[in-house]
Amino acid sequence: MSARDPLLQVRGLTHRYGRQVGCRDVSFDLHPGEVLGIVGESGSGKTTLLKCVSGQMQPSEGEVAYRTRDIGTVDVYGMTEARRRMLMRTDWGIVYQNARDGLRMKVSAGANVGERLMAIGERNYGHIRNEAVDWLERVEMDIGRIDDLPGTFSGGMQQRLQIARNLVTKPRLVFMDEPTSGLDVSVQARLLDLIRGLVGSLGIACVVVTHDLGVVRLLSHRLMVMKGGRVVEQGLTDQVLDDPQHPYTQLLVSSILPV
Ligand SMILES: Nc1ncnc2c1ncn2[C@@H]1O[C@H](COP(=O)(O)OP(=O)(O)OP(=O)(O)O)[C@@H](O)[C@H]1O
Repeated sequence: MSARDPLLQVRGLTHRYGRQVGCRDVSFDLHPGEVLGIVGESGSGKTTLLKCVSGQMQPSEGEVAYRTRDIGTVDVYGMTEARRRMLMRTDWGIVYQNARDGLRMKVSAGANVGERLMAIGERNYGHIRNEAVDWLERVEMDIGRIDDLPGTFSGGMQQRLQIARNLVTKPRLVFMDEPTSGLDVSVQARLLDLIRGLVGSLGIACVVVTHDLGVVRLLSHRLMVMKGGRVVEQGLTDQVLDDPQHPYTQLLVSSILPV
């Protein structure tokens, strides 16, 4: 096992909802520190793929393998549910489009960050509080509001809080589902800058699903374009966006398609 081995290996992933295909025969590798963007119109299979890859939904076919810190590469759906949950808590993060899906709305901002540390065994209250303060500062939130409930924050601030909650445990892999959609354009731009800065400086690998080509242009090193559940094109982000080869990607890039 070397540092150059992929962190995540996805092979032949297919998921069906009854007779409806969500995604079909998707394979890719993700290396440490690499950001992979997944784009496509509504219904193209992005969310299905993200859920299957991130341990949230067992695919109908295919494999997801992850290189752990301690015991080498593991089959994500071959391990016990408890072990998978532990992996998701300790080494992975998931940033949802709707911050409410990723936050606990009935506990304070500080507790939202701190409880993730407690979930991985941290017991020192002073340390937990200090880490929460540090992370709220890193996502540029007002420390004076550490005891406020998430619901009292704006949508953009809730997303920042969700990011702090995810990153406090120093995950090596973070999945993001439309992290900036639904926010005002100026709020989106600041949030994207923040995500890019944190992901880059911490060297976190990411899979980012979005319908917004501006998001992948800014965040991702590599890009996969999906249509009808299949990957129709993939490559370096700039290459795919500047010189798209597949007719669907060409339409997407020229903004003819409503994505
Ligand atoms: N729970 C479900 N039951 C049945 N079919 C589903 C279900 N979820 C998704 N699908 C179907 O699977 C296909 C892929 O959907 P998916 O939500 O993964 O696409 P998407 O690209 O994420 O779309 P969006 O951007 O609108 O979320 C679509 O045809 C969709 O109708």
